Amino acid sequence: MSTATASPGSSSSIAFIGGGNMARSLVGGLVAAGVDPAGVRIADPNAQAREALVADFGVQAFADAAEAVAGAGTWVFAVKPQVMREVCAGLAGAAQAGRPLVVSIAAGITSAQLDRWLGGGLPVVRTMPNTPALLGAGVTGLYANARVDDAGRERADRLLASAGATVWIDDEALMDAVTGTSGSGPAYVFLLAEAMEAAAVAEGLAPDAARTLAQQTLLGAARMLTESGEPPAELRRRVTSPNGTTQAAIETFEAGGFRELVARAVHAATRRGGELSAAND
Ligand SMILES: NC(=O)C1=CN([C@@H]2O[C@H](COP(=O)(O)OP(=O)(O)OC[C@H]3O[C@@H](n4cnc5c(N)ncnc54)[C@H](O)[C@@H]3O)[C@@H](O)[C@H]2O)C=CC1
Ligand SMILES: O=C(O)[C@@H]1CCC=N1
Repeated sequence: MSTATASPGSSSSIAFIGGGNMARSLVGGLVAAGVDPAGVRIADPNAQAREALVADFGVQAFADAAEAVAGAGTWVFAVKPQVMREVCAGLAGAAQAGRPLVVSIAAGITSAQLDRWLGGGLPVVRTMPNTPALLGAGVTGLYANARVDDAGRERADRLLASAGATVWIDDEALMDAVTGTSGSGPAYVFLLAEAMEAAAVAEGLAPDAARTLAQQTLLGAARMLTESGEPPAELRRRVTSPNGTTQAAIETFEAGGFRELVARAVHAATRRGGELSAAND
């Protein structure tokens, strides 16, 4: 959607069903990327959320999802997995009439479920973005069902690329692992930040100093990871002087089962994705 000048109702306009945290991040990315906000139509029952989206981005907002999707060529489903079935059922007639490209960002919910709930036979792209999308620094995994053609893939890719990097996944069964890795992943880093800050305070540092030290360390390390072209193990090796301070810390992490704990956490999130699919079918 790089510099689209979509007018409301034209097939190049985009409808968001759900205008919460993630939709807000994606809409911010689209508008920053040059998409005409007049062609972005958002449905949300929450009046405050609607007003904020209109004020902040100049998009159109509707209480009624059917009004938001009218004439839109791409429908982005951004409601919670728990209400997805009901929301889709309410739009099935319009979906069958309009044959939009369906894009979902919901955890767990499969492309087959979305297609079935919307009446069947539709091109569906199941995606999993993450909250750094707000800064254009997100990453999104995408899976397309067999009905999505090259133009549909391109449209979905452009939509999510305004939020950061995109990674296409061929096997939909792996989308729950994407959720467990990058969808939920920012929270793992925030937990590490909390733990580092608390540990620094416990060692006697002032809270504001502890926060700055932890935050800048994570920022600097993340930039080295993405900008140096070096694998993480090599970057770690360069910090770790023989018998030095880092070695003492890393040995403590390893003895405590850090890697296994991360693997268990990612697995729990991955498994929860499957449960969300089954529980809301
Ligand atoms: N928060 C995150 O880090 C990520 C969330 N997701 C997925 O994004 C989806 C939305 O999550 P959030 O934005 O975090 O939740 P949220 O609660 O901030 O947003 C959901 C929005 O849907 C609205 N809504 C409820 N019923 C509706 C209806 N019938 N029609 C239209 N809108 C309706 C709510 O008023 C709310 O504003 C979920 O499916 C989640 O799995 C995906 C990737 C990351
Ligand atoms: O916690 C969740 O279910 C959503 C999906 C990925 C991030 N947040």
